[in-house]
Amino acid sequence: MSGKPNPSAYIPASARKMIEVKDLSLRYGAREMNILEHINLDIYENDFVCILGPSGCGKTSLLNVIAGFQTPDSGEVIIDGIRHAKPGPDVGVVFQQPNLFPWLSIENNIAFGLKMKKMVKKERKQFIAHYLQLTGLEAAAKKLPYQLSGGMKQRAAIARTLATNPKVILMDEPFSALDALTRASMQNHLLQIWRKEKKCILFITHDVEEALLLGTRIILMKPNPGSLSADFANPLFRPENRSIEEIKTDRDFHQWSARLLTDIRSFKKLTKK
Ligand SMILES: Nc1ncnc2c1ncn2[C@@H]1O[C@H](COP(=O)(O)OP(=O)(O)OP(=O)(O)O)[C@@H](O)[C@H]1O
Repeated sequence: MSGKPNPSAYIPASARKMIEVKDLSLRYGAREMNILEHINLDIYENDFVCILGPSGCGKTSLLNVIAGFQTPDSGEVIIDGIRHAKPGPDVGVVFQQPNLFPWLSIENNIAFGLKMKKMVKKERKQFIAHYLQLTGLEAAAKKLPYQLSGGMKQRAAIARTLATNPKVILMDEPFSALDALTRASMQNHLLQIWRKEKKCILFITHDVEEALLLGTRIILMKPNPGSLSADFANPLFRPENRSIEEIKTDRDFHQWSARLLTDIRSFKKLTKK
């Protein structure tokens, strides 16, 4: 990275590694260049890591490998000390589209994963009530997904993922299909949820402001080949509860946004035409 201000190194709040990515490389088909090349990454308990990079740099590919959807050409992923090579309950994923079961009510969408885990009915009801409350969806419990707004559907998808208590949650641009106001409200919701539940979250975005508003730590990715370019403590993160509106009034917010945007733009030059 170039110019000022300088970011500081990330110091994890916990020593427990929840996601370890070891020397990961990936190519699709017969492509000459790796899509991901020698990626090494440790993500800790309570981390909220935003991976930021231009379109096509390999963010989704990295998430797919960590989730176990895609097998890397070399390297491995370890989740809480155990090798992770295929999708499973330890890793929850929230996609850009909510992917709810359209024929099930919101509470039954949340119940689905709990039934799969063979949770007894009484406990299931408590979990559903807790996560409906956490995501502000109590009044929508009996509704079908088509009766909800885009933001509510995405909150339901987050509730469904949280309820199954995965060790880590991967989020792939979950708010990018939402309008600006809904997106801001969802960012506040997610910040509050993270502060209450302190889950390990890996959040992918190409929006510099979103990374500065949400993350405890920001990792920049660059394309061709997809690799990590910088990894630092989010300079705007504070332990106390701040809304995204308050973070935006931070005197350094615009300076940092401009700085990161300059970096991302410089990476775009690396993108193949
Ligand atoms: N299944 C696939 N087969 C071949 N190439 C692929 C496949 N999926 C992705 N790619 C290529 O891999 C590169 C990285 O794609 P990826 O979707 O991981 O990037 P990204 O950073 O998430 O982009 P965006 O922000 O636009 O979603 C791109 O050049 C893309 O065209």
